[in-house]
Amino acid sequence: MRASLLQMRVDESESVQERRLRASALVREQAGADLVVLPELWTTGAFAFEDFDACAEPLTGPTHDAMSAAARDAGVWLHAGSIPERAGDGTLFNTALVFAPSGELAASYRKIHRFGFDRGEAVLMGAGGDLVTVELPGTTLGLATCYDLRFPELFRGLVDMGAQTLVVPAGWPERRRAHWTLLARARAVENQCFVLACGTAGTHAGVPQAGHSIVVDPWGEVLAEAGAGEEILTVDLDPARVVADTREKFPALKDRRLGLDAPVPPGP
Ligand SMILES: O=C(O)CCC(=O)C(=O)O
Repeated sequence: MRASLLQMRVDESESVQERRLRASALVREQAGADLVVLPELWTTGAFAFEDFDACAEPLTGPTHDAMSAAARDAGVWLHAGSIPERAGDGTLFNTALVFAPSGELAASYRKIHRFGFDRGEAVLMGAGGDLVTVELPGTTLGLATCYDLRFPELFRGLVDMGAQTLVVPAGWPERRRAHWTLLARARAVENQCFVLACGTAGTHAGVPQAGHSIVVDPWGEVLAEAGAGEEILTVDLDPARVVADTREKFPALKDRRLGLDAPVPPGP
């Protein structure tokens, strides 16, 4: 399986519409890949909180239409990163979209863990409540977005649903880049999965982005890692290795002790 991660630059030098056209062209250039991945909230920028409302769109809005056409033209599975989605009742969600090579929307995932504590996304957007997996030929994707990477129980839930390849679009800031690479490797090792984590380049809303999109194999080895700038990271993966090389030879997942989850503690 050939995967291409499109680590796009997201900054104020182009409009949302210009970036949408550029993303569409980049996806079309990936014809021949099996899976293409875009970052989190690449239309607005993950830290451009004040733009979320103005740039929000319905699930089947302009970004959906552009990405559907690009996936179909390229003949690829497309994880189109995420958009600020406006739901029917007006609530905003940080929603990831996955398209089949036919251009059909195969899945959507509303980010469960909102970032910002008492600011930004955490107060402007609603929280998703559903774990989402997507069946591809040869592998099952498990979907998570950016800050979700810090919550291992979400990924364990995805593994229980059959996930073998974890896809994490992000707008991760440079100042916590060390956490990004460490957590991507941890999620790969503990879940015996591939991790495809696609971030953004550039600076938006005054927040320099980490870039450093990364592909990790189920043994924790880094197969490819981008630099800080705009970059396309292309890597060939053998999804069969999840089971044959890792889960059967080192069956740690079978030693889980279920029922040991601690109760959720009260807030401070
Ligand atoms: O967890 C972090 O350090 C960054 C998370 C983030 O930027 C996001 O979820 O948008």
